[in-house]
Amino acid sequence: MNDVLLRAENVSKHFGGLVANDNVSLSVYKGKTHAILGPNGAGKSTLINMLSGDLTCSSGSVFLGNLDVTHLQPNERSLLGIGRSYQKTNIFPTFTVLENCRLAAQSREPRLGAVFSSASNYEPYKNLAEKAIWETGLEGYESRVASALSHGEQRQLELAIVLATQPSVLLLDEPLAGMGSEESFQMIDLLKKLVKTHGILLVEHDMDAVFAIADIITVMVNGSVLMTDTPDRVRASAEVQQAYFGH
Ligand SMILES: Nc1ncnc2c1ncn2[C@@H]1O[C@H](COP(=O)(O)OP(=O)(O)OP(=O)(O)O)[C@@H](O)[C@H]1O
Repeated sequence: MNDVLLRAENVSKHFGGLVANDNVSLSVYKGKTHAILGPNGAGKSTLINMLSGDLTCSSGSVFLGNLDVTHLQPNERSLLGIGRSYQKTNIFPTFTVLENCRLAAQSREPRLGAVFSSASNYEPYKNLAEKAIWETGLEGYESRVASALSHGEQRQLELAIVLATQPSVLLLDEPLAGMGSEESFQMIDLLKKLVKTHGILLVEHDMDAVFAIADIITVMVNGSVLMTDTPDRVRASAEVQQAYFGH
């Protein structure tokens, strides 16, 4: 299908004798939200890490469009359009919202030292940063120091930082973790908006949220894909009920 942005083809990951992913295949489509569900230890984060390049694959391949990116580093994949959120670890707490996003935008500049280039060269990056801030609903917060933001706002900033790198695909590991219901609603709205212009792959434990936003769900158990289908079919599957929900 032409709309496939990112594809894992029979990827496996072994940690010593432990098989964390076993021949997993999955596609992320433009304009679709693909959620990965599965019990703790099922291999969801390992899969995301292989797609972002944070983990190497023991076997199998990762394609961005038609390009084989299996052996590329995370920063190289980021330059090509794979945006990965890292649950706050990519936020500089003492920098402002705008500075955090501007630095992320500049990270796309392959030229060494670009981050320290003269202020007159900042303009294009500032524009990208402001666009990402606007897209995530953080306008008005540009000059706030990141550490002073609420938990939900920091999660929005995390997403803004990813968007400032101009990704085509968003890999999101538990974007709703630690959020209250109001903040969750806002994040769900934001993801619904962002999917119109991106492909989204997310790991999320909040079932209500997953069924509210996912177009496609992959259920993983013990490192393998149990099922990939529409939310309705996944919900109705006796096999999924048994393997995941335990009844
Ligand atoms: N760096 C590592 N070294 C060794 N084993 C690991 C490593 N990372 C993950 N594992 C193991 O691989 C398996 C899959 O872990 P993974 O974190 O991918 O699962 P998960 O589905 O994301 O779980 P959770 O929902 O709890 O985050 C687990 O048994 C885990 O202990």
